[in-house]
Amino acid sequence: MADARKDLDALPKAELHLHVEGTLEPELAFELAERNGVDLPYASVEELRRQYDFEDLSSFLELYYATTAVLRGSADFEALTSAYLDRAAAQGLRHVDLFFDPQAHTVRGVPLTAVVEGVRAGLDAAREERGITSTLIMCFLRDRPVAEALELVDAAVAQPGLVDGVGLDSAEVGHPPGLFEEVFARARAAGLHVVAHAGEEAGPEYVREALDVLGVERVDHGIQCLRDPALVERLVRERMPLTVCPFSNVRLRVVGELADHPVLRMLEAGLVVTVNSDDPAYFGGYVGDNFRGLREALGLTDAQAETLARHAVDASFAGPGRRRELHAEINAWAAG
Ligand SMILES: Nc1ncnc2[nH]cnc12
Ligand SMILES: [Zn+2]
Repeated sequence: MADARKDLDALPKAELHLHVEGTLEPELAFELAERNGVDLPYASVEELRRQYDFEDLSSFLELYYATTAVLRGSADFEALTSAYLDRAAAQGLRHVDLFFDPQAHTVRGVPLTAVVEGVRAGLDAAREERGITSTLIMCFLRDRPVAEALELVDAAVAQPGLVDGVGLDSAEVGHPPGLFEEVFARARAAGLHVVAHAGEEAGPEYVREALDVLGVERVDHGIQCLRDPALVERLVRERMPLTVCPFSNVRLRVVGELADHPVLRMLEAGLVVTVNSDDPAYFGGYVGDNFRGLREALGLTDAQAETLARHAVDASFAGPGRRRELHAEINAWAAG
């Protein structure tokens, strides 16, 4: 294939759309279930994996929330985070802005501090041992009461350093971004980064609302913007990053198959697209797998891969010095 020769796993990558709960591989789920005395309603790893045939976002979320039941204490969250970082490091991960869903755990009686302590321990170890940098983004479940999100954002604001930013995820249709205006206003006022899922299954109007009402710095997914040329023009003009997740879109039937995925057309249209894995344990691969999938299905060139990697660095919440280092690492890959 023309201009596609380099090792994509060696391309230094920043991942900007990664739910740590979505990295729970069936093997670890069973291990934690046993450790914590949690009964998983599946006989084996294979039987659990066989459930990974989703009709849409909601059918995925049902299983995703159910399997989080095995995560109980901070050691479980540390093991989960470290397992993700091991796998992603082998595919070139150098920085991650990592999402977690506190309400998926607090509703089961797991304290927020246990979740954050465990995830941070995994992130800190990866920084020391591998030089992988990170930020932590707390996502609100948009299909739960706004009052819960307000409580969480107030807790985050009261503990500076607990998290670096906030996001919005879960079942999208019927739960527009505007409902969370006050939550995001409080986060922004406290200097937290702000992102939101919008335009994954719901239409371009959700993307506009995320921009205009929530003031987001990036749009997670955002691919439904393609239904609105004026919105695409605006996103290009404003250089608004979109964290696109190709494998996820195929598995959740937002896109027919990978060969139909619009990510490279979006890139050519001038959109600041990035490639991410979303929930890699459920969707068939990690960030490097997504890049390699795009090469196989769409003929992603080395030059396009480099551009995608640079977009992710520029759109990341890594500091300016770290972003410069990451660009230098990409320069070395491109020159190699
Ligand atoms: N792709 C996705 N969309 C919305 N919420 C999610 N939570 C985990 N993955 C998600
Ligand atoms: Zn997501």
